[in-house]
Amino acid sequence: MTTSRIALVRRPSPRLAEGLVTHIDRKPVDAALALRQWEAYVAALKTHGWETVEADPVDACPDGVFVEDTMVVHRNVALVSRPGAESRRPETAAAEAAVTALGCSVNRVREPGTLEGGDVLKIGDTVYVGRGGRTNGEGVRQLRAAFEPLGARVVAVPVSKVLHLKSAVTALPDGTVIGYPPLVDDPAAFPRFLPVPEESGAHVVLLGGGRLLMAASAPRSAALFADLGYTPVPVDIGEFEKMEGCVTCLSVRLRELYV
Ligand SMILES: NC(=O)NCCC[C@H](N)C(=O)O
Repeated sequence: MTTSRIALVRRPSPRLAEGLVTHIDRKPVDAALALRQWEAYVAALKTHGWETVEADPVDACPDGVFVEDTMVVHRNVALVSRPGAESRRPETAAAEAAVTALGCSVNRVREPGTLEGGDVLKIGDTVYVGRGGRTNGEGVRQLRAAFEPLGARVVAVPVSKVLHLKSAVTALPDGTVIGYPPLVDDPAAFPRFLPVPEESGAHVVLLGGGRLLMAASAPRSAALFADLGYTPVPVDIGEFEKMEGCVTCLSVRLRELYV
């Protein structure tokens, strides 16, 4: 297996403030501050050894910066999503072009399936998929059809309290699933579950070497992870949090590309 550290990102639309909000109240968003926060997020990835590749901007789509939702990547195969939110469907084409240029094999979710990448949490070869507001049963079936032949085990779990599965839970490098209990439908769905004290403390991007990219808004969760021997790398993504985004959804990590 080849390892790669490439992160697909997409710069925010000037129309970010018009993006979707579902489970939280709409707040004013400062587009200029959002751009600076995005640049700092990209810089943090680079500082920690990741090559970043930009998908072409889709400025007409306010939510385009949340590029994780456009696909799920397992090994070197990208399953391009069909977002449950119709306004987000035009986001996928440029993201697909970017990963095709990187050498990914591409598969696509087809109608009537819907699936968004934020609903998919991979832990080793186990692929958890949230069945919720944006991903339907047919999307789950197509995810299974795409990845089970590659050795993945797809486990569907309910998501009703937040936008996406990864708004509720992500995982530490040892596979422990972390979540803020009031927002997790069923902690027992996961073999090891660690409660964290803040909503945004449930979102980590594994940078490698025990370093965890996470939101600056979760200092108590960061302290908990540091106490467990990890190294939190905080970034301020406040403008994206107002749009129901989190640290995971601002990039697609390509870890097993044949480069
Ligand atoms: N994976 C993610 O957490 N994506 C965040 C998407 C937020 C965007 N405002 C949306 O509602 O689609």
